[in-house]
Amino acid sequence: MSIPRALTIAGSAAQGSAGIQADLKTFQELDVYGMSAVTAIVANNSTTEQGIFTQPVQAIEAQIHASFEHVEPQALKTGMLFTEEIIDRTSELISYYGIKNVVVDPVMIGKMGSQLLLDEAIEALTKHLLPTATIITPNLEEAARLLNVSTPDSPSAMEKAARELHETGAQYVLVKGGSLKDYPAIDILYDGEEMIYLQSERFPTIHTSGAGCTYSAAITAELAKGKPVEEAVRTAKAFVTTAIKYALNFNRGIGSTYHAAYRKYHK
Ligand SMILES: Nc1ncnc2c1ncn2[C@@H]1O[C@H](COP(=O)(O)OP(=O)(O)O)[C@@H](O)[C@H]1O
Ligand SMILES: Cc1ncc(COP(=O)(O)OP(=O)(O)O)c(N)n1
Repeated sequence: MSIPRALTIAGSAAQGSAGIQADLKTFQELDVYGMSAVTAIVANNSTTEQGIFTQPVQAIEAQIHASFEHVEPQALKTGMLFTEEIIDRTSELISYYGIKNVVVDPVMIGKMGSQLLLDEAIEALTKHLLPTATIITPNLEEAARLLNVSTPDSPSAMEKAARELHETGAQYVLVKGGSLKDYPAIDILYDGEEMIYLQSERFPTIHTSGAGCTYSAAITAELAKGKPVEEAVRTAKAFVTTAIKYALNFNRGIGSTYHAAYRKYHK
């Protein structure tokens, strides 16, 4: 028996809501075989700060080789990459293996407050990784930092950011409007020609940790199945919306999106 296979190159979020934990849970929920290359171990959450431990570049490379040479993913995503060196080596290996479906989530600062990308690494992300991407999935703050402009504060500002980010060489840009509090949960997908709006009700919850990772992992899973980009994003939007609707509250700080919710409750 054979099933679609996907790789995440990302950080480990010990508290379980984000990073490779969110990615692998999402792959599993969407019936995709998940693999991981761990770039860093993050032991912070919204109530404690115990540290960020990056992995040596050789260890990250070895994991990527192991994934490609043994099982070979049909799609991959990147999440927390933290340093310029990790970004550059990851970009080189994406080109070396010639993989077609590449989802870049330009993770910078987690909702729990951890800095997950060094400021001096933003340029490498823009110049070396984004041009390899089938789709990039910045939130509003990340879009602003990538473009060195102020944070988009309306759908028309999101459209402008999407247009400018498309110039980096990514085939599709998905600007996520989760932090646009006065609007429904609007995201904009741009392919260089058309602006496609994806919208859902905004749920009154703070427990959305890992929403971005879950969303980009669901897109990756659908691309691994061979789905076209717009269809993959629409399924992923439904997946993350349901995961937020049924978010988990652990009664301490910010809780998690619920990765099993789509399977259990989505009609
Ligand atoms: N309160 C909410 N209710 C419904 N959807 C939301 C809510 N907050 C965020 N989203 C959606 O979750 C997804 C992730 O968005 P966002 O939170 O902006 O990303 P990130 O986790 O990277 O900061 C997007 O589809 C966004 O529209
Ligand atoms: C290890 C690790 N990677 C990424 C994130 C950020 O996750 P994301 O889903 O983009 O955003 P939050 O909703 O969690 O802020 C993380 N926290 N940890």
